[in-house]
Amino acid sequence: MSRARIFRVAIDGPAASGKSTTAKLLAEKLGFGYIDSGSMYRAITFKCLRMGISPADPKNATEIGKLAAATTITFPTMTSVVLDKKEDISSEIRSSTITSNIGGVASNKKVREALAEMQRGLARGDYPETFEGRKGVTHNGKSIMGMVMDGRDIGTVILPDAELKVFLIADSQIRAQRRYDEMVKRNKLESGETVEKIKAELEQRDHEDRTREVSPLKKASDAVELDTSHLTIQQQVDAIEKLILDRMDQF
Ligand SMILES: Nc1ncnc2c1ncn2[C@@H]1O[C@H](COP(=O)(O)OP(=O)(O)O)[C@@H](O)[C@H]1O
Ligand SMILES: Nc1ccn([C@H]2C[C@H](O)[C@@H](COP(=O)(O)OP(=O)(O)O)O2)c(=O)n1
Repeated sequence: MSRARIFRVAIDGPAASGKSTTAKLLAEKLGFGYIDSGSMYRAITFKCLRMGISPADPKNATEIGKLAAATTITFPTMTSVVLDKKEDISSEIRSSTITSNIGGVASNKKVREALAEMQRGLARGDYPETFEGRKGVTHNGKSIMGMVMDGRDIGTVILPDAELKVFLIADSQIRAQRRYDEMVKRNKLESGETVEKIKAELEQRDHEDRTREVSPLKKASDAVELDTSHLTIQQQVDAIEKLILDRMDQF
């Protein structure tokens, strides 16, 4: 039996540009599946650190590649991440220790190959639990299921034929202020943390993401760029929803 086609939305962009907030709200509104691909790199980084394997040490690259291929990452809900079918690590993977160690994992070719396979499978509908309770939209009398996936290389490498690609950007001072406000709100602000420090960290990570050899962060030539610096969250969700509905006419 042939499976229904899935309308795929790729959202890429630098850190804290608004990708996951926007992607999640869109998926909720349209009844689509949602995958935060960054959480998968975070999960592998978490597992390495737990096992005492430093991602920063190039000598560990082969071992980390093998570890990624042998790891199972599942998403029981839109925001929860489970490691090897037994441990919910949704909160742990957001720590600054994970963020500062992720570079060595994200630049590992074997890790990217293993995660790419999982991500393409998720977007193809190989894991039906990802769509559990999702109803999709009815467009021109047709029922359409979709998947929103956010990350750095979704439109360029993972889903180069996605039905819609969006590249979100925002001024780094504004991104840092938003991250700072988020940490205050969640009571996660560590001592000594300032907007300036967060800005420097974001810019450093963007630089690493843009200049790594494998799957660097870049805008796909056919992606729609959206600067969220002076938009509200609602405005960016509405703008992308409109693009999705327009493209659905040809789906
Ligand atoms: N247009 C906006 N206005 C104000 N805050 C925003 C806007 N877009 C996103 N945010 C906030 O900025 C922070 C970073 O957004 P997030 O979606 O986590 O970014 P990313 O997934 O790109 O790293 C979050 O706290 C989010 O609520
Ligand atoms: N598709 C992806 C997603 C994330 N990554 C890497 C690079 C990013 O700096 C880290 C963390 O990504 P994540 O989206 O969780 O981080 P931010 O919320 O943007 O701070 O993972 C990647 O290399 N490719």
